[in-house]
This record gives sequence, structure tokens and C-alpha cells, in this order.
Amino acid sequence: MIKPLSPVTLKTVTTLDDLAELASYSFMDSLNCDPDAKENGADHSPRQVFTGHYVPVSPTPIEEPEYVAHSSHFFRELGFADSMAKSADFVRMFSGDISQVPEPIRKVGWATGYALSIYGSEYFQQCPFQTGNGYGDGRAVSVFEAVINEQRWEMQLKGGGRTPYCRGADGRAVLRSSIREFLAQDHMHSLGVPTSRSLSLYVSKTQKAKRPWYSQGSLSIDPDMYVSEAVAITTRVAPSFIRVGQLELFGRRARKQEHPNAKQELEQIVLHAIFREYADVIDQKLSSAEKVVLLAREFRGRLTSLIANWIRVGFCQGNFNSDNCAVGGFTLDYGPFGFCDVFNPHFQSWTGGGHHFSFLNQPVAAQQNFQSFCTALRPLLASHQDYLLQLDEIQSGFSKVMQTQMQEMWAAKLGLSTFHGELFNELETLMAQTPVDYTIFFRELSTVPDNIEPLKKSFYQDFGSSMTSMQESYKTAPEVMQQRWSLWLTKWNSLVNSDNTALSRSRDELSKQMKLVNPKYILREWFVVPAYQQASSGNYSLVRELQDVMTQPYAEQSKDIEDKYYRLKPSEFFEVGGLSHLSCSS
Ligand SMILES: Nc1ncnc2c1ncn2[C@@H]1O[C@H](COP(=O)(O)OP(=O)(O)OP(=O)(O)O)[C@@H](O)[C@H]1O
Ligand SMILES: [Mg+2]
Repeated sequence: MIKPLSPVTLKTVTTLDDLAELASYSFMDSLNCDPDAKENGADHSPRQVFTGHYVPVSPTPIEEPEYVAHSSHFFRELGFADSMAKSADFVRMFSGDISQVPEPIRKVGWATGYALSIYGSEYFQQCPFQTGNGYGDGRAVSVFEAVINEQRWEMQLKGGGRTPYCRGADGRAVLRSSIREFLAQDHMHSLGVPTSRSLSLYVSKTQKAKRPWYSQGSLSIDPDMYVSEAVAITTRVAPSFIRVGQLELFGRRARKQEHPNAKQELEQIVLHAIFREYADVIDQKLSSAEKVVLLAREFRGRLTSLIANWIRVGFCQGNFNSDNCAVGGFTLDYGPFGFCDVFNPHFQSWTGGGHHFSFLNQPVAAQQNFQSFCTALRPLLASHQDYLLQLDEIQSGFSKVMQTQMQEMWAAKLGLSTFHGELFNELETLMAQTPVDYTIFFRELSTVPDNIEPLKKSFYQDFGSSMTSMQESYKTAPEVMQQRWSLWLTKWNSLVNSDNTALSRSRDELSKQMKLVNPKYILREWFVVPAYQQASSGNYSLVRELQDVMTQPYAEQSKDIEDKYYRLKPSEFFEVGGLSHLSCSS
């Protein structure tokens, strides 16, 4: 039986005992445990998991954990005292040792299986058994679920050691990738983009893992060496960690009738996803089939809005497979992500990601994940022809809804009440012909300039061979291009002026509004690199500084911060491995 929501907690959580009072384990308590699970969660070798929704797994603690960071914003939201992040028992639990936690916190965590579709194509052979039964949380272990201020949260260690889904890998995450994920989650939340949240980050003082990586200044596409890096554990938190790939795993089993309970397990996980992520919008009293159709409609709304938000802030997820697509419609898995410097529709930091997961192709990648999601739901509607038809309509309507979200987003970025196709198309062409810093351009436009001088701050003069032949236009004929920019700006100004008149809004008000849509500070990779490099020798001051700056991305902040973080990417950083592109070795 799942505990009902507790009343709003007024008490500050200062100890693990306080935290224990909030425990409420819905995933483990309402779903099926793998019948082959090992006792006490000692299940750390790759094996096939044929049934059940989770495997109980005890995380493997990192040795000699040291505090790196916690999210004070999120702590405040949860009512956690900051002091707790450095307290011995909290550090112990969130660096993977849950053997001494106070009851009713459990001394075993859980890992889940999921399937993988890449750009809508089903993959089965990604696990060592070539069946898909060994694929899932290979190094992510959930350790706690609680209801806090009427919100249910799951806490999951990333890099928490091997699980049956580890595929022979070490179950670890290194400090570099953990810092990237930790900072990015905090930043995305502050940008107003739905995301899993950062709770805490601890590093081992002694334990290391080997990863392929780039030598200093390397221009190689793929890593050219192995580095030994400290292992770390970040704890991320979300209403649930249910992924499209997870529904797919059960959907595929139901479709193929792999075992007698397959369809029931699918229904259970889908209803659980609704309970965890959509309880406020899907009425508990409806039939399962009605709930499934509503789930598809609501998820479509969240997913399309998420993608529009990604593009608004210049974010490219990089590896948007179905297993990295959260059913709750928030950003999950900050592996090979990146924020674009120069606007480029094909921007993609991950060397393995290709065009399909690139910046402006993300709406199509999302549509592919949505298709996988709908396919997973279908077995539940097999005897409800009318609902199946509704699901088809929801699926086929994806691109229209996506387009509407994109147009609303572009209009908001441009400070306009409606989308103007012609103005936008001209801008896109200009941005393809002039190397423009995406963030600085829109932020400068948010000052509502009447000439292009402020916008020129966002123009790159040269960045070597990364420059496309189109972008050369600005270099070869700057005056012509500047004239075209001026013409565009005049058109834009006349449109915002008529909007302002219609809305009785001043230019100042418009500027304020636009600055809440167009961030000033973005977590560019070349800010993060020195922070994790410094952290590798135990100095976390740049991590702290970035945390501080990037959790107020819309604020003007000080002159010093502006000089340091509101800048074009230096030309020497283009094309450098780890700075401009990266492999998926985390
Ligand atoms: N070092 C590792 N040890 C064990 N499993 C791993 C390791 N690295 C990746 N995996 C697993 O490989 C799969 C694909 O990796 P991917 O990079 O998408 O995920 P991730 O960054 O580990 O995880 P998540 O999606 O949970 O943020 C995941 O299921 C992941 O758990
Ligand atoms: Mg992943």
C-alpha cells in the first residue's frame, strides 16, 4: 500500500532521521520484483532479467568520499538544511553506502531494465546477451523515495556501482562527467527547462576509473588516449525515472507475449507512470484505456514543450534515444549534451550522435521517441478499437503540435505576440550567413536596439575551418551583410512597435519580457572544462562559481561576471576535442 501524500512539511530536514520520516517507496511497493533477484541486493554481475519491473541492488560505495557540491536551491526547496550535505551519515548514504541508514529507509536500492530505440528503430542487441534482457540502469541505482511538500521524489545515484544491467562495465561515473551533469541540471532548472534535479556530488579521494579522452589541445574527433580519473557519485532527483525505453521493454514483451504476465506488467508500469508523473491531470477514476489515451496526449504536450525549451536556450541533448527520454517530459541524461555557441542548425557536440540528434533536428528526434512510446502503449488498447484510433490521431498530430510550440517559442524569443514566418526565415538565413553567437544575439536583441551595433557583439569574425562557406559571406562582404541586418532590424522594430501599441507596452517592458526568455548566461563547454580540470586537483572554486552564475541565467549580474561569462567563444577553442566535441565516455 502506498502512503498517501503527507501534509506540507514545515520542519527543516537536518538529519537522516528526519529524512527517514518522509520515506515512501511506491516503485518497490507497487511494482514487481525480478523473481531471480539475489538476496540483499548483491546483484552486481551482468545477467538477463526476464520479468519484473526492478531488481533490488545495493549500491557499491565509492572509497573515501569527499564533498564536492550540493544544490542549495534544491535543498531549500526540499526543506533540507545545507549543513546536511556535509554531515557524515548523509555523505555516506549519497556516496553509495546505505548499509547503515535509519529505518524505514531501506538498505537496498533498485535498478530498472529498459529497451532502446534509436531514432525510432528498435534495438535488441545492445546487451551482452543480444536479447535486450540485460539492458537498463547499468550504473544508476535509486536509493530513496519520499513525499516532500506534497511532491513525490525519487533519489538516484549515478555511478553507484554495477547492476545486472552493467554489461560488463564498471558501474562508475568519473568526476568530469559528474560535474558536467551536476552543473547542467541545476542550470537547466534555473533556465525554466524541465529537468531531473541535482542533489549532491561526492568524489572518491582514492578510487579511479579509466576512460578514453582527449590529450590537451587535441584536434582528433575521437579520444586519442586513456585517462585515469577519480570516480564520483551524483545524486539526481525526479518525480520518477521512468523512460520511454522502459515502457518499450514491457510493450515489446507484451506484443510478443514473452511470458504470461507480460501484458499485465506493461499495464502496471504504465499506470505507475501516470501515478508518478500525471496524477494531477489524469483522473484516477477513469478506465485504464482512457488513462492510456490521456497519457499519450499529455506526454505529447510536455515533450513538444520540452523540445521548444531546449531550442530556446540553445541546448542539444546529443543522444536523444528512447532510453534517454523521460516519460515525465523532462530532460534526462546529461551525457554528450552541449549548449551552442555559434548558431548552427546542425550543432551536435557528440561525435557519435550524427545529424539525427543535432540541434534543430531535435523536434524530429522527439517525434521518433513519441512513436516508440505510442507503439509501447498499443498492446493495452488491443481490444479498444476506438481508443486505438484516438492514439493514432494523437501520434499523427505530433508534428503539428511541435510546430505550434516552436513558432510560439520563436515569437517569444523575438518579443512578438505572434510568429511571423517571413521575418523568421530572413533571420534564419542571416544567421546561416553570419556566424552569430546564439545566446549573445538574442540577449542583445532583448535590449530592443534601433541599430545593429549591439547585435554586432554577437558576430564572430573568424573561427578557422569550422566556418561554413555560407558563414564566409559575412567575412567576405561585411558591409553588404550589415546592410541586410539593418533592413531586418528595421522590419523587426516596426513589428514590435505595432505590438507595443496594441498592447500599450513600453519598449522597456518589452525588453524586460524578452530578457526572461533569452538568457544572458549559458553553460558553455569551455566554461566547464577549466572547472572540472581544477576540481581534479581538489579545488572546487570554479565549480562553485559556475553554480552561482548559472543558477541566475537571466540576471544581469556583476561587471566582472559579465566580462568573464558573457563572451564569444575564443577562436582557439574551436575544433578542440573535449571543448567543441566529445565522445560518450563518461
Ligand atoms: N560505466 C558504466 N557502467 C555500467 N553501465 C554503464 C556505464 N556507462 C553507461 N552504462 C549504461 O549504458 C547505457 C547507455 O549509456 P548512457 O550514456 O545513455 O547512459 P548514462 O549516462 O549512464 O545514464 P542515464 O541515462 O541513466 O543518465 C545505460 O543504460 C547506462 O546505464
Ligand atoms: Mg542514458
